[in-house]
Amino acid sequence: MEVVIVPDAKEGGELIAEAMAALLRRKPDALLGVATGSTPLPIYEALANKVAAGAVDASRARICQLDEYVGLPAGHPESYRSVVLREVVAPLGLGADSFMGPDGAAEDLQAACDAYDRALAEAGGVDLQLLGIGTDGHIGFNEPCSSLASRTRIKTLTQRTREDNARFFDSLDEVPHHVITQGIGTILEARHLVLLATGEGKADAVAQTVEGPVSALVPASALQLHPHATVVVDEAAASELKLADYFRATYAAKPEWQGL
Ligand SMILES: N[C@@H]1[C@@H](O)[C@H](O)[C@@H](COP(=O)(O)O)O[C@@H]1O
Repeated sequence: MEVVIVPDAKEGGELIAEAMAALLRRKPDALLGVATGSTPLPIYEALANKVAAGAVDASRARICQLDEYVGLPAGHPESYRSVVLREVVAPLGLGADSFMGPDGAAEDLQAACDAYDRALAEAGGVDLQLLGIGTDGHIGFNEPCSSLASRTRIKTLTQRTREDNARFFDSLDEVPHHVITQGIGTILEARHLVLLATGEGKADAVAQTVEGPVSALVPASALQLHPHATVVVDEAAASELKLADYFRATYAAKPEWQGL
């Protein structure tokens, strides 16, 4: 696992957007797994700026979703499908046909989960999966005690996650209890995992993810099992890392050609 400490969220976004651009230059039709929440927004902005400036051609990129609420009416502005179309797909100049995600409104939800896992595999697998982290250490919507081998499935949100996400809705009551999420086993199949965490509120979850034991209690700690995982944190989110100085020195000495 590589840990990169950046001064702030904007620099983290720029660094990750450049890694995505480099991937698209090597593989123009790369399948990019994207995350929702506030944290990755600087990444999407930086990548869209690169596309607008002609620094990278994203016209053949494919975008896939990490997770989804269950039961929101089709087209609800806070469904993750709507969010990804609005924040990622449209700014990159892509159409909805470049996008895939699980169907949170399906009648048979488990069948929709299985179909999504199959679709990801048939698409050749995810090349780079962006991740945020919940204050309780969740990735996607894999809440604490999710199986580290889990596949895409239905989960029930913790009260803490519902409260964290209530800011996107008119009230806490409107935050769904149920979600579909790529499983931890599904996420671990992506070729490169890139987690961005910013702000003091994530410091404890980041420390447990990077320096704690691999544990279902902290789902993000499963990144320790992945051969190519990058954790990008700002100073505030890095504030509880015991090895922060080592991570800084390692990154400062990193050969430029290596990329993330
Ligand atoms: N399902 C999403 C996660 O993918 C995201 O990482 C998390 C943190 O969001 P934020 O970046 O807004 O803190 O929120 C939700 O729970």
